[in-house]
Amino acid sequence: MTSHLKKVELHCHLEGAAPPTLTLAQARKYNIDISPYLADGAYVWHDFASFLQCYDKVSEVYKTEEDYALLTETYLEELAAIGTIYSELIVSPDHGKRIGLGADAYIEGVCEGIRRAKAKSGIEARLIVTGERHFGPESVIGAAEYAARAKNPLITGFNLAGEERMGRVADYARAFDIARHAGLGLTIHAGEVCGAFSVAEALDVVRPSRIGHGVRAIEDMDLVRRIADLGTVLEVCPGSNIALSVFPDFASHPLPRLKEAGVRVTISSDDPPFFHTSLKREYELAAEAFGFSDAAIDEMTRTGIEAAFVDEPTRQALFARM
Ligand SMILES: Nc1ncnc2[nH]cnc12
Ligand SMILES: [Zn+2]
Repeated sequence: MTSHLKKVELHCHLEGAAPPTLTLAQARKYNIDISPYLADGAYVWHDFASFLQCYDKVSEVYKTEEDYALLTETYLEELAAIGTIYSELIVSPDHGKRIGLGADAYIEGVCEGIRRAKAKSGIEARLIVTGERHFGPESVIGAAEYAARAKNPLITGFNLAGEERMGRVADYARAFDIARHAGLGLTIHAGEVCGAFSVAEALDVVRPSRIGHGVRAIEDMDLVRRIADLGTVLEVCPGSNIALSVFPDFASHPLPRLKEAGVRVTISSDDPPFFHTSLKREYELAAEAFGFSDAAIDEMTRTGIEAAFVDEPTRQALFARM
């Protein structure tokens, strides 16, 4: 039971949090056949590549500013209802462009959803703009330029997601330089689909304060020690890792070993309904599958606040709510 614990989430892709019922209603509204990707109330995919394809197709049924406001408000209210005080949502302004809505209207819809949720429940939220590796380095640079130019106080971070097997981190270094120069917090998906080398590369080339997943660092204990020494925070998403077969089961998942080795770890849900999970379930797994005490779970939540891409007064206000 973790319902009494305050919660924080640093790693959730906005469209990846779309409830299947809402996606179905949206598809019907726009007369889109979503049946190859959504059947019997569940998203349909079978490996990482087909998951990314399903994700992109599901995203296409959210088309207007109001659609994005509703999606954002719906997810944040779900989080607030389980005691979540802070959420960072990974968003892709490029996607707004691709669907013809435009990046500004896409972000404005998401920001409206954040304002509505905050007014209802007090949940605090920020946005991490992401580039998608499978759309190539130029598109990722475009995303970084957008985030840097936006000067939107809710956009506080920059990420690199998508097909980890495409290109090397160095191909995307310029995008991270742009984001760093704009004062954005940096995080990067690594060590999820690819092995420890991808985490080492992210540290060598970008040196972000956080890594998305990073769990395959466990394949190289020297690297684990380096992560612990640097104080790099891992955004660990156990349910996602099991659903994508990064590890066969929770017993072999490295979260406890990473924590034991002194790595600063946090827990998140990634793309919850795609992976049959939720932040609520991730906290319950922490207690039940991994055997963490309430104190150990609180420690991970506090690490999340320490690593959050927020200004200091907001960080202190979040600590005060713990
Ligand atoms: N788990 C994940 N890894 C990489 N890119 C993603 N985009 C959405 N979910 C993702
Ligand atoms: Zn992710």
